[in-house]
Amino acid sequence: MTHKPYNPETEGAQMSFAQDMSYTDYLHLDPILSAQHPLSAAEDELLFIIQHQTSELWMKLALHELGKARTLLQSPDARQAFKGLSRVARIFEQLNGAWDVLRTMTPSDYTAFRDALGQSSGFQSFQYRMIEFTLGNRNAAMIRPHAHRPDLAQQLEHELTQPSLYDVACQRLSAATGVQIPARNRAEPHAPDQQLQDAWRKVYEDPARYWDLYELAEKLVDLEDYFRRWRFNHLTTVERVIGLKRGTGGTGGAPYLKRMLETELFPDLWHLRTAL
Ligand code: HEM
Ligand SMILES: N[C@@H](CC(=O)c1ccccc1NC=O)C(=O)O
Repeated sequence: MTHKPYNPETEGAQMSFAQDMSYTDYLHLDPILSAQHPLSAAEDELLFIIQHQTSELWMKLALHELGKARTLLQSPDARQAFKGLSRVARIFEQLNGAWDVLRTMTPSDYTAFRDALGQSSGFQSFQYRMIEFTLGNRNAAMIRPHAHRPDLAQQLEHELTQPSLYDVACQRLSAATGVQIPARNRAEPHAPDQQLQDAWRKVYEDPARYWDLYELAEKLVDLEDYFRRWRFNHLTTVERVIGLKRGTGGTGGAPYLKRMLETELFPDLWHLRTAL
């Protein structure tokens, strides 16, 4: 049997967008799809640019969700924050999958355009640093590469004065268990704390009694788990593509990224497991 070609018009599909908002209009695809400007003639530079631009878009959504989750965790019903936290973990899963595309780029492909990158590097990703700071991995020195953009530097500085996602989780923990939260410098990363670990242990020893906190702790561990996988995929890709070369951003490269693998966003939630 032969079919006549499908005619969208007779099926009722909207065909004229002279007056009405179209897909391209709504999504502002013109600026997005004309924002890829390779600096070399190398085949793979477009892959490299798109990989980073899509990552930055997902990071934008992650920041949006983390901000909402932090606010909801300070509201009476913490459970409303859980959906957002799960979503952020899924965003990292999405970013993790994207490494498989980039991994198809060999050292020969990359060296064809690496020089064109100059001193630019993911080390200068504002949104990445905001995510780290929001979660609680804070280091004021990381603001310095943004000094030429006072608008961005100010946002990072402001973030260092705000409670981190982990701080607000600990505030709930304290309210439910009566354990005092130790004073801390918000501009620094979270260090493991025995009092907090003891409080989280109460939660893990009696999940039924502290179900919301138990679920919250596991959502945070899940999020960090996916974040760690991102760091690991990044390091492995870097080792595969540039070996032990120094980074364009000026760090030692793979050794720097290896050191970052040791980061613990929510240290107590990992340490308490030894005591369970
Ligand atoms: C061939 C691919 C890649 C290579 C060779 C590479 C290499 C590096 C190196 C060597 C560093 C250390 C900083 C420096 O001195 O430059 C770094 C940092 C960074 N890169 Fe990449 N990278 C690649 C892909 C990506 C992608 C796809 C992203 C996604 C946005 C990304 C995001 C970052 C971030 C956020 C940092 C800072 C990490 C931190 O401070 O903990 N990189 N990268
Ligand atoms: N740091 C990389 C360069 C790099 O990967 C990069 C350069 C510009 C914009 C984003 C980048 N991605 C991650 O660092 C290198 O040393 O080859």
